[in-house]
Amino acid sequence: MLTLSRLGLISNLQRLTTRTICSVVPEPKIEEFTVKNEPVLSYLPGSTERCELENALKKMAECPEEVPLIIGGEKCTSKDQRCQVMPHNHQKTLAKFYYASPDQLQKAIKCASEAQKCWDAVPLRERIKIWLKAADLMAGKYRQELNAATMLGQSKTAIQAEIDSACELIDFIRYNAYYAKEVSKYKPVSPLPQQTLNSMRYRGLEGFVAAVAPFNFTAIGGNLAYTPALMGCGVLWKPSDTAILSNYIIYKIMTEAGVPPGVVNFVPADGPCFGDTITHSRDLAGINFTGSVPTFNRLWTQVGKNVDNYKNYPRMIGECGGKNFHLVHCSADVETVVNGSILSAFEYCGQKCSACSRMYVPESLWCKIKEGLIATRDLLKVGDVQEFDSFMGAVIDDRAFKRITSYIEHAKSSPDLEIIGGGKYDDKCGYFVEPTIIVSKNPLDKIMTEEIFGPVLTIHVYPDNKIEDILCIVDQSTPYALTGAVYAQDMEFQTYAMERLKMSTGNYYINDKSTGSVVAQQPFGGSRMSGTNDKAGGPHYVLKWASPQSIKETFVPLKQWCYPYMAKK
Ligand SMILES: NC(=O)c1ccc[n+]([C@@H]2O[C@H](COP(=O)([O-])OP(=O)(O)OC[C@H]3O[C@@H](n4cnc5c(N)ncnc54)[C@H](O)[C@@H]3O)[C@@H](O)[C@H]2O)c1
Ligand SMILES: N[C@@H](CCC=O)C(=O)O
Repeated sequence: MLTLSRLGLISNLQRLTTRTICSVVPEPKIEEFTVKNEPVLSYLPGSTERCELENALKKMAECPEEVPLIIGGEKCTSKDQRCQVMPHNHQKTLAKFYYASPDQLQKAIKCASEAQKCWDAVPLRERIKIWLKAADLMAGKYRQELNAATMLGQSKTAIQAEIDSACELIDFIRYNAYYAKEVSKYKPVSPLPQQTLNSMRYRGLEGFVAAVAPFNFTAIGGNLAYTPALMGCGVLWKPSDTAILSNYIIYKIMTEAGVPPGVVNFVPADGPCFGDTITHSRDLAGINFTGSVPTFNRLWTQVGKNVDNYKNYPRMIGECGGKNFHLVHCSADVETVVNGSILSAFEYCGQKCSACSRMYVPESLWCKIKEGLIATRDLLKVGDVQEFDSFMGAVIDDRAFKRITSYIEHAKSSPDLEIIGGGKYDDKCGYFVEPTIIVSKNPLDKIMTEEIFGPVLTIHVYPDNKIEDILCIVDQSTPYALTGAVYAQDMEFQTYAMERLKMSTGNYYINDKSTGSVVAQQPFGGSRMSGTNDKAGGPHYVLKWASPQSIKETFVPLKQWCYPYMAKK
């Protein structure tokens, strides 16, 4: 066409029309679809889902599964074999797996970076189809396998597994596909489209993305690895040692749905060895991390030190720890406070990054709240998660057990602290810690300012007229800003507190517990030292894993170089 027009063989109008149609930039043409949050199943006795889950648990507990490394789509092993045990019965091995060696990690980097180029050429609509198919597999055929692996490997109760390894995972996969589709609708302004057409295309990041996952949410592992992949990136996925099997099942499902070999490489590894290897690679395009502050700080520092050697500036997402609060005002509804605080502090043994671990209660309500908390706490059964009446299982491993119990011992020996419920622990069979409630005279005691990540709730009781001081302590006494809840029926106070605590959390709750965010309903992430606040489960997250390219395509020949005011008459 260009040749024809240069030769002046078609009229001006024809040329413009034809050239618009002949734009080299293809329209994305993605089918419209909407998605909804996956319903949470109830697991009532006798229900189909309960039977299926019990069968899956029985089968999985029988013999350990061997989990290979997967590099470039090929299964392999290494000399360094490890075991994933059941935290509530640590003599029982759930899975055997291998640590990738530095050479294997280098190979994975090469595979991911190579695969990225071809994968990025696959139209987004095709990638979306794979994601939607995978979500259906997770919601149906593999739901109970995912849940059983999460229950046995990460010691979650049935309902905690269901909201994580079924619903949240499925929601991440479906909603990210939906958000990717929505993003691709954006068209830059083209005031005269027949002369100049502006467009935008989203490329995956050149090189590879390292997805480093925590133990506590199966869904987070899947989201960390597969959102960059959805957007056209090549990935090295390092799951947590204590969430290997559930994460491997996600890998298998995504592969069955159609993710080609090499796009995501499943590489369990020693943490520091993995961190050192990826941060030294010239091809590092991004780190998608969720875990503790010290680990993210180490990765960030290493990236900073190596910054001159990268091909691109690596994208850094890190969702980290918290010291989440429940602030109770004298106008609060006591029953809501008690139930919300018990659930937030003790569900999944307080091992949600959003779990409430510091609470501030006014003197005028303390008597009733104390009574409610102690009575409810006494009802919580701690035990094997295969017993459906257990409210809590065990904490994840011996390291967590030592850390959590050291805070309980600190409470026992400190004159400022009083344990009013729980306080016992036992690791003979599993890493069991009782849900523990402590009262602290000192709102700045380390138990009220450091992340414990276990079933320990500490309460400071304040004089009702000192609410202003307490707001200041809530905001300033920790380096974190992840989640927090304010309980008050006085709406004037709620409005005031919301402004006063504007920077204290990434997720803020009013008369509701600080845990339990739902994908697309409460996009999740914290600020300050709680992370980069990129809001997993929200519409902007997918864009972190794309490198947009602006394209300006001009259809009319440029006939002169001089400015209009220079033109000779
Ligand atoms: N903000 C959030 O969204 C969110 C969500 C879940 C968990 N968390 C936080 O995660 C923490 C608990 O998870 P965890 O115990 O798995 O955290 P962690 O920091 O111990 O481990 C996270 C991952 O990093 C790996 N790792 C360890 N050292 C490394 C290194 N030097 N280089 C690279 N990788 C390394 C681990 O093997 C694991 O895969 C808590 O602090 C919790 O608050 C935050
Ligand atoms: N999104 C989860 C927490 C994830 C971190 O562990 C919640 O809101 O409770």
